[in-house]
Amino acid sequence: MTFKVFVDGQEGTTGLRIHEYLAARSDIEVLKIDADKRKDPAERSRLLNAADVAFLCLPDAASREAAFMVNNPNTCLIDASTAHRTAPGWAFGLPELARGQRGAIQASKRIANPGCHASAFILAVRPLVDAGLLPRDAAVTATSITGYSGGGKSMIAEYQQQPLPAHLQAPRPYGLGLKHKHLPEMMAHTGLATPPVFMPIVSSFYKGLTVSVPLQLSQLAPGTTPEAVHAALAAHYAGERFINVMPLRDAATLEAGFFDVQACNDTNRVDLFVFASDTQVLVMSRLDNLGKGASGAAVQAMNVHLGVEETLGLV
Ligand SMILES: NC(=O)C1=CN([C@@H]2O[C@H](COP(=O)(O)OP(=O)(O)OC[C@H]3O[C@@H](n4cnc5c(N)ncnc54)[C@H](OP(=O)(O)O)[C@@H]3O)[C@@H](O)[C@H]2O)C=CC1
Ligand SMILES: CC(=O)N[C@@H](CCC(=O)OP(=O)(O)O)C(=O)O
Repeated sequence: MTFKVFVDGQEGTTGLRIHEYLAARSDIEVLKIDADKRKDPAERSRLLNAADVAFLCLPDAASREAAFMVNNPNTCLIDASTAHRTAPGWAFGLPELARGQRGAIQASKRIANPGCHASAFILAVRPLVDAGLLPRDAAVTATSITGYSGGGKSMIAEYQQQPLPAHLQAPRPYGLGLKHKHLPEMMAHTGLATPPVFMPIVSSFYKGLTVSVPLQLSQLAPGTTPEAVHAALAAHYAGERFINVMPLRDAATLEAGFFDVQACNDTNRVDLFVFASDTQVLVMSRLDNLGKGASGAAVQAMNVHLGVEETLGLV
């Protein structure tokens, strides 16, 4: 059986990466839009409605517009943008979120792909909330170190200038208004009642992302140990092909002395770490922002929706 797939935004960063994944698939027929009609509403509408699955790799406004164009009840939309991540009627495209999420993705014709920072944060925090270790009203902070491809074509062009201006050579914290666009989905899909204080930091490497969530053991349920935090993550992701819970206080990383933010690149994998002292834990979550952070995750959600092997085309 062959599925027809259209990528709206095929020339963009996530769209191009999705095409690379699809090119290797014999079960997918890619519907291409002519270069000069990429932004032509009538042609986009025709292809969106001809597709079994359409990926929206667009700015938010164009994604909302695309969703309104679809009247074919068989077309499944997988939206990579922020537009629909907490919208009613849209399934959150993170199969590992909780029991039942795969069923929701399979059943829905509207799937919202998580944001890259949000995926890493939610995967680190949700199991601790579900296990009753992290109270829903906890005051949580998080930082995220990310490669510049997360900012799409315009940020890639900025960082690929030759010579690279001095201010782009050092890491740059941003989102300092403390209203990052991923906060609503971070709360909605972890169950946290209070927005985390979240600071992303973009730096001069192409891709790779790590979210760090520091917690005092005194913030957690009485008696919680680092072992219990680690065990909650391990239990939540038992059997998950793409989520790798590393050993507590991962010896290889401690021995190296430095954390490698790029070590999940070119995979759809998420590595979760728990570092700890007697009174504190640091939960860290690493992914490729164009893998599990965007395009790989979108392909995984498509596989779940279509009922084909979930890992097809993904490593
Ligand atoms: N980059 C990443 O790591 C991630 C991105 N996302 C999200 O995915 C979406 C796409 O991001 P990304 O690929 O990085 O962005 P890019 O800027 O790299 O690409 C967006 C593409 O959309 C095209 N486009 C813009 N408006 C329209 C329109 N009206 N009709 C058709 N095409 C249009 C652009 O055209 P043109 O080429 O002419 O500019 C461009 O090719 C965004 O919502 C982003 O926030 C989500 C997770 C991670
Ligand atoms: C480096 C950088 O700018 N990253 C983007 C997030 C990329 C992402 O996850 O995409 P969405 O825009 O779809 O949420 C940011 O922080 O806004």
